Amino acid sequence: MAEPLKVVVTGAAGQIAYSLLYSVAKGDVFGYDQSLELNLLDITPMMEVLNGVVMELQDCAIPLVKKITATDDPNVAFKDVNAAFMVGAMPRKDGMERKDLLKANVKIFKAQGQAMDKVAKKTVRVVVVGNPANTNACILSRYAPSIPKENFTCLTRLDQNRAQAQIAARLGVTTDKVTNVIIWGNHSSTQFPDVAHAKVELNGQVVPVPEAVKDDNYLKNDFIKTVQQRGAAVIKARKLSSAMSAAKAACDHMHDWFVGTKGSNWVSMGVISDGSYGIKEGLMYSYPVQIKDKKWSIVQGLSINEFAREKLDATAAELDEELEAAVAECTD
Ligand SMILES: NC(=O)C1=CN([C@@H]2O[C@H](COP(=O)(O)OP(=O)(O)OC[C@H]3O[C@@H](n4cnc5c(N)ncnc54)[C@H](O)[C@@H]3O)[C@@H](O)[C@H]2O)C=CC1
Ligand SMILES: O=C([O-])CC(=O)C(=O)O
Repeated sequence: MAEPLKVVVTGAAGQIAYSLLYSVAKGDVFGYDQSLELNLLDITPMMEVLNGVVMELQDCAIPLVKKITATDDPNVAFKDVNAAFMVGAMPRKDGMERKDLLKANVKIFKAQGQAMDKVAKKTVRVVVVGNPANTNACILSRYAPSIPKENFTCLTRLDQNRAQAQIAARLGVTTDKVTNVIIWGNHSSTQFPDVAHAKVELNGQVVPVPEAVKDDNYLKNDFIKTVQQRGAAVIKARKLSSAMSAAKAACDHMHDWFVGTKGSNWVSMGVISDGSYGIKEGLMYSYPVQIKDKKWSIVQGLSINEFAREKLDATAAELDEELEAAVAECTD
């Protein structure tokens, strides 16, 4: 068996981590023959709860798990880690936008970036889940300048999965038949779920999604709104934000980063913009990416019509504003 991989999960006593830790531990992300050392980080008042999570993980009796370290010290949690799930942050409540969390959460990512910079492996691969995820990821990266910017990403896979599930249900197929849906921009209500380049396998034939759906009005309106507002709809119903689906999406994200994308398929990830598709450099923007040898690259050359252009720019403008507010918040 390969050397154990060191994986940190922050917010480990919280609700997303409760699903995430089980999936990671049993091999869904890094492989069923990859042993693991799990570092669990939460804040001091949550240490008793975290201890309960550790007991449960032990009681799962999963042979892949070689060691579990529960701590409230980021310098211990991030020490020599290969992969980081950055979940620890306050969730929003009904009626809030995710950017309303900025004040409460961004400083967590500043402090954790500083710790990561000191003690994590320079090859660590990081996915930020805690909201506002894109901007938190940007701040995390800025405070960990010794780690390449490409190693920091944020989660928009939940939005992709939601979009894929909506289209699959509409067409009466399973979700695996729908590929190449794109989430552009911010993990917020300005995100642009785009199926212009998506494909679906219908009765053994692969066809463009717009051709299969045959309802432009739905794709331009209700579909987009449903995906943009799905997080809020779950909060309204559950009185808690999405957790099981968020954990599954975080696993999908990290799995594809480590294992790679298949053939001409792509997935959506928030990554640092290099100016592709006219988006300002340095924003953490969700793009379609393909992954090989644990390196992502933005899919180039997709046609962007006027409708899409407007949406790509609107979500970029929001990210720009968020980042400015976050930087101001971090300047003591
Ligand atoms: N990007 C995405 O697709 C999604 C993001 N989220 C976000 O994920 C975050 C976590 O959500 P839940 O697990 O439901 O929240 P939760 O409140 O159940 O758990 C969060 C945990 O983070 C811990 N925490 C707070 N500050 C910390 C720090 N400085 N270091 C380490 N741990 C810390 C808390 O003590 C708590 O145990 C929220 O910000 C939520 O909005 C949720 C769903 C989807
Ligand atoms: O909506 C929220 O606040 C939690 C989240 O990010 C999501 O479910 O997409």
